[in-house]
Amino acid sequence: MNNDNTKLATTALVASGLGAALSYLMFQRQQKSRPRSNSMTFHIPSDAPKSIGNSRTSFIFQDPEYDMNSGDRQSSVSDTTILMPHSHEERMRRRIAARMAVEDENSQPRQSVTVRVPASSANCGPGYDCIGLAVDLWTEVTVSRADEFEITAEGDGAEEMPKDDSNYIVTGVKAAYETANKPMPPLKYHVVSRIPYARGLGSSSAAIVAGIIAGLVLAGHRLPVWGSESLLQIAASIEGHPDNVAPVIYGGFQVGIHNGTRWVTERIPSPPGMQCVMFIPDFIGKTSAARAVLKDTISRSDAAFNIGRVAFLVHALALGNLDNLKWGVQDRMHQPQRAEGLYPHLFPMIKAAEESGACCAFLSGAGPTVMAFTSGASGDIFTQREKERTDYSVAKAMMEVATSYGVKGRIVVTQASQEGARVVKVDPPFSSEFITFRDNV
Ligand SMILES: Nc1ncnc2c1ncn2[C@@H]1O[C@H](COP(=O)(O)OP(=O)(O)OP(=O)(O)O)[C@@H](O)[C@H]1O
Ligand SMILES: N[C@@H](CCO)C(=O)O
Repeated sequence: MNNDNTKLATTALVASGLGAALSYLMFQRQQKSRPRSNSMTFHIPSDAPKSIGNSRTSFIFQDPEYDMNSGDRQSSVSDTTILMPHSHEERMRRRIAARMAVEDENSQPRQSVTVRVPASSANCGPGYDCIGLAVDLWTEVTVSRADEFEITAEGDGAEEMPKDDSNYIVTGVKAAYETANKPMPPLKYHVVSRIPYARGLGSSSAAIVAGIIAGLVLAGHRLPVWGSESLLQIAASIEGHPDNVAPVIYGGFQVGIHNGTRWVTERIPSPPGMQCVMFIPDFIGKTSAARAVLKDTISRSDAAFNIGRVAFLVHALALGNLDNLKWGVQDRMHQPQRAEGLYPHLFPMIKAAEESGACCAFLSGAGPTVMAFTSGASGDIFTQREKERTDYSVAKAMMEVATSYGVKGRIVVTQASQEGARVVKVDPPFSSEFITFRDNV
């Protein structure tokens, strides 16, 4: 090493030594001036908790976000709040403890709850008792603790719906309290109904699901979903099949089966821009009556016909192949029987709808509503030129058939809802000062 190099090395050594000393001094100063409560420090505990300190000699990392005891996000941290820098398990334990505290809080019984549930259209032709979609018409049910039982209703079917405990909303609430293993308190119910009553648009399933959800919230009971779909199990066991209740719970198109142990459902993707044009007769069609006209057995060729159609239906929906929908909704299991016994307008209306531009048409649920799917919608109906869409001409054609058969009714145009049931108001709310849920809109 020559002289110049020696000088250079000495200067570098002195500079780095000075730098280190300066950093150390600044660090000390910072530590003294910083308030302890908000600090993120490494320190060796004198009174470390047994679970951590006694098993490992350790430096401990302090996580300022959570307090282990209260589970609350807060600014002050206790002196014994200590963690190892790499103690992943301990950090997870704390986070879980914090979440448990939130879950505990949200599992407290509530005074009152409002649940919104969508209409639904079951079968879609060949998918008898297994396929259905959520329809963008909503009923709102409020259930509150009260001195005595009462049901009040406004809107569609307000007069007709049972006002005693045979109302399916009460059935749902009872099932929820049984699941929670808690006694059901006296409750009052108010229904704002926008789902046509007993018309094949799932009014009974919506009532069941609304009741179960309301009951669970009031009872403060959470159900698991992953691998069990517990809410679906309760609802489908009351209804007997999942074709309406699955879309009411999850939204969208759903296909549901019983796998021998439990109900299982899957979402079928739905084509964008699809509209639902519905002819809703003025008369009530009870599902019980529409099931009574069906025979217990069908022929092998009819079974084969339906198997092929249902496969086509799911394929057409999933791939957005709208041309194939008209084959996909064909059925020999219930529509011909119901048309013959109860709804003579059905097949002429399906034909008229398809000839005037609908992708397909079928009996909605057990009827009497007839549902047509049309395409071409882009955003809201009021923001698009009429000639770009077919819903108006399809509606007109369906109405003409109804008139010619002397069936009074109305046309409603809406779309599938990708969203299912949801809680819109709770007292006391789930929302806190930190998180706002949609429980207070
Ligand atoms: N809150 C409720 N809302 C609607 N129907 C109820 C309610 N509570 C009890 N019901 C019973 O359910 C019947 C309506 O169910 P039904 O299955 O016949 O029609 P839907 O559910 O509207 O149509 P679908 O099942 O064909 O889609 C009513 O006639 C009534 O007896
Ligand atoms: N899958 C049912 C729907 C009505 O609940 C039926 O067609 O009878």
